Order: sequence, then C-alpha cells, then structure tokens
Amino acid sequence: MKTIVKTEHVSKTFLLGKTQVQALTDISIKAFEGEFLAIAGPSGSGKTTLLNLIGCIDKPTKGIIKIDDEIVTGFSSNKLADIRLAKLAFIFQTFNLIPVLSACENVEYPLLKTVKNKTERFDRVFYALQSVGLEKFVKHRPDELSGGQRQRVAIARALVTEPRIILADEPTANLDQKTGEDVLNIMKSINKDSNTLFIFSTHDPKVMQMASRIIRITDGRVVEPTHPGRLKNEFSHKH
Ligand SMILES: Nc1ncnc2c1ncn2[C@@H]1O[C@H](COP(=O)(O)OP(=O)(O)OP(=O)(O)O)[C@@H](O)[C@H]1O
Repeated sequence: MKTIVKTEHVSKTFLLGKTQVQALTDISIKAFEGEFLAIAGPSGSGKTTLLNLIGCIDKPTKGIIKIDDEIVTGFSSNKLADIRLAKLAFIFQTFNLIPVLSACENVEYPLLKTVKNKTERFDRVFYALQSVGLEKFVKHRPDELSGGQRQRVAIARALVTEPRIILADEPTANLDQKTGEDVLNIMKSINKDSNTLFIFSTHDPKVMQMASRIIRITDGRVVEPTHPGRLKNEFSHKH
C-alpha cells in the first residue's frame, strides 16, 4: 500500500497567554492510499490539531510531515497553500458553506481558479452533486437545505477538485444519527470508487466502526492498541 501521509515525531505547542498548551506529543503515524481512516479520541485530545497539521493549515512545533513523500514542514505559507489546492480537501463539522451562494456555486468555488473552461466546470460540479444525490438541489442556498444536505454539498465541494486526501473534522457531529450514517455512507462509497484517502476525526464509536482503521489519541499522544496475543508471547519469552 502506498503511503500518502506520514508524520514523524510531530509535536504541537500553543501559546495561550504565557501558558504553553501541549496539544500533540511525538505523533508518528502513516496513512495509506484508499484508507478510510478514523482519528478517534475524546474532546480536547488533539484530533483537530492533528488534522490541521496534516491539512497544511498549521505547522508543527517539532517533527516533520510528509505528503506523497514530500516533506512539507518548513514550506512557506504560499507553498502550503499550493499543496492544499493541489492535493487536499476539507469537510468541517459546521459545513462551512458560503451562505449567499447556491449549492452549485459553493461546489464550483474551488474550481474557479484552476478550471477556466465553464462547461468543464459545470460538468464537474454537476457530477459531484449527483454523486452525493443532490442533483435536484443545485439552485438551493445553504439555508434552504437540511443539515445532512448541507454536509453533502460540502462533500461534493471536497471531491470536485479530485484531491488525493479528504480531511473531515467530526463530519457527523452536528447531524442526527440517521443523517450522520447516510453522510458517512456517501463518504465511504466515494472512498471506494475513487480510492481517495479519507482521514476523519470522531469520538463516536458508531462512526469509528465504519473506518478501515482507527488511530486513537488521548492527551495528544497516540494510544498503541494492545495485542493480548503479543503481550502473552512476550511474557512467556521472558519467563
Ligand atoms: N489555537 C489554540 N490555542 C491554544 N490552545 C489550543 C489551540 N487549539 C487547540 N488548543 C488546545 O489543544 C488541545 C487539543 O485541542 P483540539 O481542538 O485539537 O482537540 P480535539 O480532540 O479536536 O477536541 P474536540 O473534539 O473537542 O474538537 C486542547 O487542550 C485545546 O485547548
């Protein structure tokens, strides 16, 4: 399996007034092509911080981050913006749609700079909205859509640029159980069809169940899964 994202001994400290907040400590993880990877952990464990670092929105205090074998740590803000545009897309817990734009215009937005041909843009936008089942809602503004529909517009906006990686920070946190499941199923089917790497954060065990792999973090550190079999073997070796 091809490694798409790698973090090596990544730490992040925030300065809050005079206090240092250690949000992440020594995080070394990999994410592979085609994975539907959950970053799981309680509130305040560092999930958003980790997604922001992988998403080149923020920079680590220590350690390095590689995307497609390229070390992005140390890049200028402009170069990080280029990486975001070329390889990454985001889905947020609060959808982050532009309220005055229709569903179609929201999805078109990330293509405005890169795809100059209007017909090609329209085709891609329509295809993206169709793949989330919203082809009948292209003209609706966010306030004319339900929460689940808004999140589906956000998914269409994420996939329209055909990114290598889609990062989703608690994508179902503001949705009811059933709508959340529908949204995750759409994400999963896109993941299967396109082989796009999805990395999403959650504290919901039901959402974790959908993942192809789970990385658990607590207090800013990766919690290694315990393998009872391995522990038993190690124990018997020693004694
Ligand atoms: N900009 C910031 N300035 C200061 N402290 C911050 C900042 N961002 C995050 N933190 C702190 O870092 C820690 C991790 O926060 P983070 O938002 O990454 O956790 P989380 O797991 O995403 O939590 P939640 O599930 O509640 O969103 C917390 O202690 C938080 O208060």
